[in-house]
Amino acid sequence: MKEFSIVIAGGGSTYTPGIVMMLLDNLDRFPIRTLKLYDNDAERQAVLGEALAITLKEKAPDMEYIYTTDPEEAFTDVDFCFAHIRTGKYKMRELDEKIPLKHGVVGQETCGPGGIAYGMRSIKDMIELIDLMEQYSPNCWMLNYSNPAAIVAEACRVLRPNSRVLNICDMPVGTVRRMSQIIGKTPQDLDVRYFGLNHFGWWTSIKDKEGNEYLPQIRDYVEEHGYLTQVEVDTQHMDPSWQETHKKAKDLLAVDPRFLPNTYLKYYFYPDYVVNHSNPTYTRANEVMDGREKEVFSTAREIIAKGTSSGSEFSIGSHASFIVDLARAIAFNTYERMVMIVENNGAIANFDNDAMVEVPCLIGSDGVEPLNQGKIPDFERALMYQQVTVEKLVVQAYIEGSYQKLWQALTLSKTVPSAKVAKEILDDLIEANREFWPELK
Ligand SMILES: NC(=O)c1ccc[n+]([C@@H]2O[C@H](COP(=O)([O-])OP(=O)(O)OC[C@H]3O[C@@H](n4cnc5c(N)ncnc54)[C@H](O)[C@@H]3O)[C@@H](O)[C@H]2O)c1
Ligand SMILES: O=P(O)(O)OC[C@H]1O[C@H](O[C@H]2[C@H](O)[C@@H](O)[C@@H](O)O[C@@H]2CO)[C@H](O)[C@@H](O)[C@@H]1O
Ligand SMILES: [Mn+2]
Repeated sequence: MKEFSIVIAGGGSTYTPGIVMMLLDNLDRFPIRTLKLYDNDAERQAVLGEALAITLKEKAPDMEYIYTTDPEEAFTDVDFCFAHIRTGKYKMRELDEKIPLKHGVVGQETCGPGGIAYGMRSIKDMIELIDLMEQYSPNCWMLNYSNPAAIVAEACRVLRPNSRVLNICDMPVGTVRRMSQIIGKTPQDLDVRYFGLNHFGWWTSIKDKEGNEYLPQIRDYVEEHGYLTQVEVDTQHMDPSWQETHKKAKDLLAVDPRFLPNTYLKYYFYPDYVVNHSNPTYTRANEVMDGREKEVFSTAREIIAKGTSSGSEFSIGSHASFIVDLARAIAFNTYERMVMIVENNGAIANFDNDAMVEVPCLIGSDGVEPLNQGKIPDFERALMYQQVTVEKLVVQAYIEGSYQKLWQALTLSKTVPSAKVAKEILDDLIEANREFWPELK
């Protein structure tokens, strides 16, 4: 079998060790000859980079491995770039969440004003990564799951329409895993129909390979428990805020019981509830910094101190095996069916062709083929149109350096109550993001 060369952009990410362990666990399906980590923060990456060097020497001594901050070294001779960068890191995520809350508005990483601020920061870095990839390895594919994926995907559509970039989110993967637990199956047993935008969608069918429909059975469960299941496979989802989010899905379902909702709709359907249940001085960013980030970096330091990974191994990010499924689909033309973020072009029949939507697709060596999801009802269509327009306005505001358009984007967000509040939040966000955003006029 062919062996592949991979660069992970955002090498210092809390997800990097889990993904590397997952790759090691999947070498029989997806052989790797070279693995590189790339980050623009040398100090942060070096901690994970060194610990992974020790781990890989023990577990895959033949695999070539480096970690680097040099773009040429990172992007030369690579087949795949797995991208999970966070422009501004957790310090800025914390502000994305806390600034809107100060104004009584949802403070969230990818939804509402927080997602808009993060989007404005991410576009430049993502485009730079794509350009580096194309400069040094023109045939390389980027599998991007850097957030805010909806805005990043729209920016790629507008600014780099012909680049080999596939945008994917793990939320549909994670939720289908929960659904499979509810009905006593595995995700591999199921094919779904789904429509929406990233972090803004609905499942319309969950079938097994014999064509049996499970949506009614899952709905009965979600009506009572949301997506809370007895089996927890990833530790961060034991955190109180994620438990609460999965439980809240029952109230999302109540709004339109025909379809099974993406949990992120909570921020749009129940913003008042979200604000009332948020602590403006301790948000999800704090929970992650005190939890996942500490845990991953302290494991890395332990491995370095001991000089061996034995006894303090990183855990396998088994949920991230969708990345291998996606890379294999491209590499071996498997026509894997996965929910992806793609340009609509008729996949949702009564929605704009040029909207970046989230739908099931077949993936082969030529890229992604979206599957037709038919027409969608007015309620969901109207919500999606409002939200996709927010995303488009953010990208336009970035390109044109337009204060007006960013104010419109914030005003249009369903999470923001008025143009006045939108302006107040915008002015605070501009102040906080001076280092990252283009100047707005
Ligand atoms: N789409 C999904 O489903 C999904 C799931 C999980 C995480 N994510 C995303 O993955 C990313 C990483 O998350 P995290 O919590 O581990 O964050 P993190 O802050 O731990 O890691 C991000 C890393 O990116 C680096 N970075 C920032 N700008 C860079 C650039 N221009 N070039 C190279 N490296 C750069 C940072 O230095 C940092 O080490 C985030 O964007 C997060 O939202 C997406
Ligand atoms: O608050 P965080 O940093 O813990 O998570 C934010 C991310 O949440 C989603 O990803 C989940 C995913 O839904 C779940 O199945 C599992 O794989 O863990 C992921 C990380 O917690 C979301 O899709 C991402 O875009 C967010 O970055
Ligand atoms: Mn996501």
